[in-house]
Amino acid sequence: MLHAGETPPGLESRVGDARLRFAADADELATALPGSDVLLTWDFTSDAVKEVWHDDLARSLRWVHTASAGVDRVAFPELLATPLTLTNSRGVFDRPIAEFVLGAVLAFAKDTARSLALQRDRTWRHRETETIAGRTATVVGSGPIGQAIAQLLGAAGLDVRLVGRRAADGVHAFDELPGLLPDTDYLVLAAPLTDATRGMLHSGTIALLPERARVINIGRGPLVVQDDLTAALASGRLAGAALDVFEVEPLPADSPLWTMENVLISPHMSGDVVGWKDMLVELFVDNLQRFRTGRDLRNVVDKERGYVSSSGGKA
Ligand SMILES: O=CC(=O)O
Repeated sequence: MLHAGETPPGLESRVGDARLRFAADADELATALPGSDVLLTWDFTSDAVKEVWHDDLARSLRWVHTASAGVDRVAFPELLATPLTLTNSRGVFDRPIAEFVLGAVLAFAKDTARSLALQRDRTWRHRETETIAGRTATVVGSGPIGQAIAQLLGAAGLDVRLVGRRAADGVHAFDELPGLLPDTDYLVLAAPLTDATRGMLHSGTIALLPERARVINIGRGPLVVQDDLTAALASGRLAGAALDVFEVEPLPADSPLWTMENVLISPHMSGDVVGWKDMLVELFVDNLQRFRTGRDLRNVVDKERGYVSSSGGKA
């Protein structure tokens, strides 16, 4: 078994007599990976697995677990084509991300960023703020994270439409999205990065949103054509954006997004509440027990889903 990236807390004492190899970077991974049957990738911003991949690994490796909900960092064709089992960490981040999104909605509605800016200037300036009750949120992504967001925003009084791949009970099909955009106040992107979702928000779809709309992206940066969104925010074509993920991470210092007053930027942290790493270890250790006793694993990912690799996005 092998783990790549930062050391997960308490993992070593939890794996019984399984032999752990640690790899902090691509070079160490290239040495450690051959002969391993399990790979735990702990760093959702690293392209190390893709960098060191070669076909022999397809024969030895039987299971890859990502310490993330998104599997895009390992969703490259050579790995997806192998018979190995891919599992992710869905479930850990749902509620934290939903709270993060609600916080962003409230920050926009209550003009919080402006209050902080005025406070820094010791300026007392009364304004009227918006209510969130009755506003419309369109949440793209009907997995556990999207569902948690929809549930929390709904509980807060927003009128929520959930959009998934296919129509289902309470879920709109992805191809219905253009019809939902014109009366959207908050567009929340919580979809995985797939063939269908990459670049889904571009100048054409932005043009369908009303000028009052705000975009909240807690999914993956490449869901959005960032230049198109930046231009729309700069011109006032859109009212605002809360962005936790970007085409390139960390967001380069020269990005115009940093200084826009209507943009909230956070460094890919929407799900990372205190204790999240312990929860990830818990999930992995449980799955490891299952793996070693031949039982079904939790959180198996459908490798045929059309996931695309987000590699190359790291600065
Ligand atoms: O981005 C983090 C994750 O996919 O869990």
